[in-house]
Amino acid sequence: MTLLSVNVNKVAVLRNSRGGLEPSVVAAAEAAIAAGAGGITVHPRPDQRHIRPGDVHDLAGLVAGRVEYNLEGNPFAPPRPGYPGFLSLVEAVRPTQATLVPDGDGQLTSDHGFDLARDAARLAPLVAQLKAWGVRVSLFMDAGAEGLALAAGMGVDRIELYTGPFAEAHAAGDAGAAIALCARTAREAQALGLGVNAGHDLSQANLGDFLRGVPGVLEVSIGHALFGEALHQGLGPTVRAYRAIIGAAAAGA
Ligand SMILES: CC(=O)[C@@H](O)[C@H](O)COP(=O)(O)O
Ligand SMILES: NCC(=O)COP(=O)(O)O
Repeated sequence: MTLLSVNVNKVAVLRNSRGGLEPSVVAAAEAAIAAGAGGITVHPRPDQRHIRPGDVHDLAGLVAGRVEYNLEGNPFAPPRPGYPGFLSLVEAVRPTQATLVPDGDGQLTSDHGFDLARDAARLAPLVAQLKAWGVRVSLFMDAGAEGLALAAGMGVDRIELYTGPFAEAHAAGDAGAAIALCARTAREAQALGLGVNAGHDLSQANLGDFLRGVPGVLEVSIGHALFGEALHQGLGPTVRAYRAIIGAAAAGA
């Protein structure tokens, strides 16, 4: 069954907007876990627009031994005041998984995966270090990306399919080609021994079609749409709704 990892970035956006401690990302993660989330995801960006290093440590304490913990970030982003660097955070909390994402500060959000022809050589030692720390390694990749064999060869465990283009096509009512490209990339990755995760702009409206069209997705990480929907449905019912969609897709419904 595909694991649902709830990304709590957007709770931190709301919290930071007033400069206090509420709403709590830890309380949100606890509620998501209570509703059946199998993991918690955060993306501690260097500009600390939402998740901060302190949140990373606080959430590590909450999830330890309970559910999976997925840290996302750019391993090449240099440390700066208040931000020790992605690898330092991973070393400190030893999450279940580190998802490497080639984001820059100037991006509104994650909008592309790695170019392995350019990036593989400098990723390889970082992947080895993460594996030495006992952390599962996932690379954020575009559907149709080339060079997946390079990822497998350097010991990467999984890819995370960037599902933004799929979500956009689905909203336009024309997702067939995007799903087919995701499925082709997933099958290529799986044939190389790579697991397949997926994320970005997944929602209750598009998740079922994605999971029915793309085989063997091990994990979906969902945040933006989930918390938007939770404003109306409540967090617990929303998480349960995602779990039902995942269950129905697994049952072939
Ligand atoms: C990698 C990805 O697609 C998302 O996990 C990312 O965390 C979204 O970042 P924002 O929440 O900052 O938009
Ligand atoms: N890796 C995707 C993720 O964690 C959440 O992405 P989104 O649902 O906030 O777009």
